[in-house]
Amino acid sequence: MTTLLPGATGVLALANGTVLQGIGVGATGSALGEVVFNTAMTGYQEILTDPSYMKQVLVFTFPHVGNVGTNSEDVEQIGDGGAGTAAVGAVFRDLPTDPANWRSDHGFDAWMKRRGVVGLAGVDTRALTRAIRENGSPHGVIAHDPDGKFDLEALVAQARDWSGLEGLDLAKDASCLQAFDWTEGTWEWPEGYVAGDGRRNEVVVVDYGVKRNILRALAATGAKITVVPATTTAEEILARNPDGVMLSNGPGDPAATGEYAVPEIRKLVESGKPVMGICLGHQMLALALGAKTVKMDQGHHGANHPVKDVTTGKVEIVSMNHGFTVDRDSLPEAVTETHVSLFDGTNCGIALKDRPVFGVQHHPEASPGPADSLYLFERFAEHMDAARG
Ligand SMILES: NC(=O)CC[C@H](N)C(=O)O
Repeated sequence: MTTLLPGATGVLALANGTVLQGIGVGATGSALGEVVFNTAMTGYQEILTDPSYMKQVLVFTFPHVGNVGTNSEDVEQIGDGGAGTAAVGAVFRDLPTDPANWRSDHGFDAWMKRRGVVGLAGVDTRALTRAIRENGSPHGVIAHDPDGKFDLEALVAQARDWSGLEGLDLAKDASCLQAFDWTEGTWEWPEGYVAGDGRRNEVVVVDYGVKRNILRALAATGAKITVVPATTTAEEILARNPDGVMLSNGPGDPAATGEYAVPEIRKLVESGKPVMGICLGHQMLALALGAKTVKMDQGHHGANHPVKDVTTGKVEIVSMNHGFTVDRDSLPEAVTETHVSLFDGTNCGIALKDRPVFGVQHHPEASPGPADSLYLFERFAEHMDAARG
């Protein structure tokens, strides 16, 4: 068993018995989750507040994190973000740097503390990332105690005993509980976030843990938006008579939402309304169409992933955050594969051949990341324009 180094105030205990030691930052206490690495060079605040990272500990491959501080605008989660409703922990090469940015309200360390994110700095994140690439995403417990008191054996045992994300439905937990309207559009200089006019289409967004920037990008196309809880039935959604339905991103295993959500999505598709799915929404749409989803070894988490639109041959650089994937070999005859990852050939997009229904595995709303795929929101809007006639 590992012995604790003097001065270590933070640890990451992995299920295989490896214990990484360093300086604890952010919240004190401990958090259990799947350990994943993210290769984005910017956007740590958006990443850590993305509800799709629920029950995950993030390893940032970029070494200098904290430079731009934090603010109340760059939060992806809706609601107050109680501890555990997005990423539970974060691992860094260096101690968070002091903020140097005119948009910053608070330093990153204090912000993590307030949000309940347990942090660990001073770790060889390159070695950890390599280990994840070779062996897959491990289960781990991240712990921070200013007095440096850790029961390492107990932490390793907790990581080892966890059954993991496979089979775990978290979409219900990440979802809002009541329907609400959304008007905020994208960020424009010098005003900041500008409200959309809501005159073009009416959209119901099913919230499985939605990111704000999905709603903003949708509002920017002129959509009037109502967000509804994950458990809303197709009948209730269709009673609102929307022009289209958006299935959001979200945490957990898509297959575990099978009972309450997937049959409802099937009914939405059968209704003939335009449907767009993003990430978890894409995976659930694929399940509703008869395909299968599988767990990936290490997933895709970053803001620099090349994805090919196979219908045009064009390559998009995109934002990614997923640990499950649609098994392309299981796609039924009625479905076309529209996008593939150029990193590993996994599925990144599908469309129904005879209906205005499509989904993408990557994040066209970015946040953080490039805006190459924003056109997909316009495509959805055009589907709705056309369907309305
Ligand atoms: N960003 C997402 O919607 C993630 C989807 C799903 N939880 C996955 O890990 O694959």
